[in-house]
Amino acid sequence: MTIEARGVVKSFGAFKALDGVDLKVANGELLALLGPSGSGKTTLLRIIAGLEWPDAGEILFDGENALDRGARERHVGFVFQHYALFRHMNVFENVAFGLRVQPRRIRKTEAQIRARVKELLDLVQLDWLADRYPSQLSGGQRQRIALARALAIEPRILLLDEPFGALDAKVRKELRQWLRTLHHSINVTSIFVTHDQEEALEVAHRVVVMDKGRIEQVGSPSDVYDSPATAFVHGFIGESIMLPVEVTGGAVHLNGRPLDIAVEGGAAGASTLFVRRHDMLIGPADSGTLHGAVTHVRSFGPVQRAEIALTEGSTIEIDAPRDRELRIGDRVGLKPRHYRIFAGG
Ligand SMILES: Nc1ncnc2c1ncn2[C@@H]1O[C@H](COP(=O)(O)OP(=O)(O)OP(=O)(O)O)[C@@H](O)[C@H]1O
Repeated sequence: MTIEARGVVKSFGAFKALDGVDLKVANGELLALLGPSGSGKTTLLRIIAGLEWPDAGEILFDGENALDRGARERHVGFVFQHYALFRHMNVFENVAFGLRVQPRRIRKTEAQIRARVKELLDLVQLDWLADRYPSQLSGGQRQRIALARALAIEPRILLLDEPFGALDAKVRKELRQWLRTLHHSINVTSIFVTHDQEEALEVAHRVVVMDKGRIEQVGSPSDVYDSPATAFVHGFIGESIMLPVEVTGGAVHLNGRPLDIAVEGGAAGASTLFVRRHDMLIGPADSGTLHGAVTHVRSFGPVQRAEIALTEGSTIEIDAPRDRELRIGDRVGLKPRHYRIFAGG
């Protein structure tokens, strides 16, 4: 099923939570809504689910108006961060619940329900937990059961709101991979909300980056990481160095000094130079176009992260390979390998 949002606006009192959102989700796609807290992700998800109504705009499922249908009629499956399973029911009954409360005319027989629950528990690879109660499960297992429960009614759309938000980093990582594989096998159009960029970039086919109730960019993980469309996206995704620059007379200036880099992106006047930490190349003091001294170094894994006080005034952090160990006090020259310049300070 395809999903389309057209000009969706939603205010809570004087506060605009969604400020004209247009979005198309393809059939079978796995889409991430990514953005800082309060950017409107959950509100958009709840409007698609039928738990909230917009002040203006349309929501279309397969090209048909969905707003005149309530949550139940939209055949949507949900998983929330704290989607409490029924504590007094075992895993099997939790998953069976949605099937048992279906209207009589479409309700399955007991044998069909049992077969379906077994199939779902197999799908989430937890069939061996069928007799346990929620309190006897780990957080990750609970979320997988919550997903099995959401899938029981064969939803046409799956909506996940920070499904792994409450879990520790290691379990989150495992579940990311698991969700991707699971989605591949069920192929239901799915949207998940996250504020964790790694989660969005690793799991989703496309990422929607939101800020202040607006969509800043929609694209593949490599689009939003390698070609951020706005200063916000560059600053939010990946780790970036941001330097306040002035673009005048066809040159980029930092604190009044021209830099040996080309003007990019049509910026003029007060602008910001964005460079990924690993794209700032480091060399001897007489090389490069920015200069400074190392003030702090931390080494881990394949990189060393160095803090450098620039003679041009700012302090930046860069990630350098460990082939040449940096030491506090080293004087260095720097040059960005890739960079973007966006208008505005
Ligand atoms: N029922 C409500 N009444 C008043 N304000 C609300 C309501 N629901 C959401 N908001 C406000 O709308 C804004 C967007 O909220 P939303 O939950 O959509 O953001 P979010 O991007 O999902 O954030 P988070 O990552 O923190 O969940 C927030 O500032 C929030 O306080």
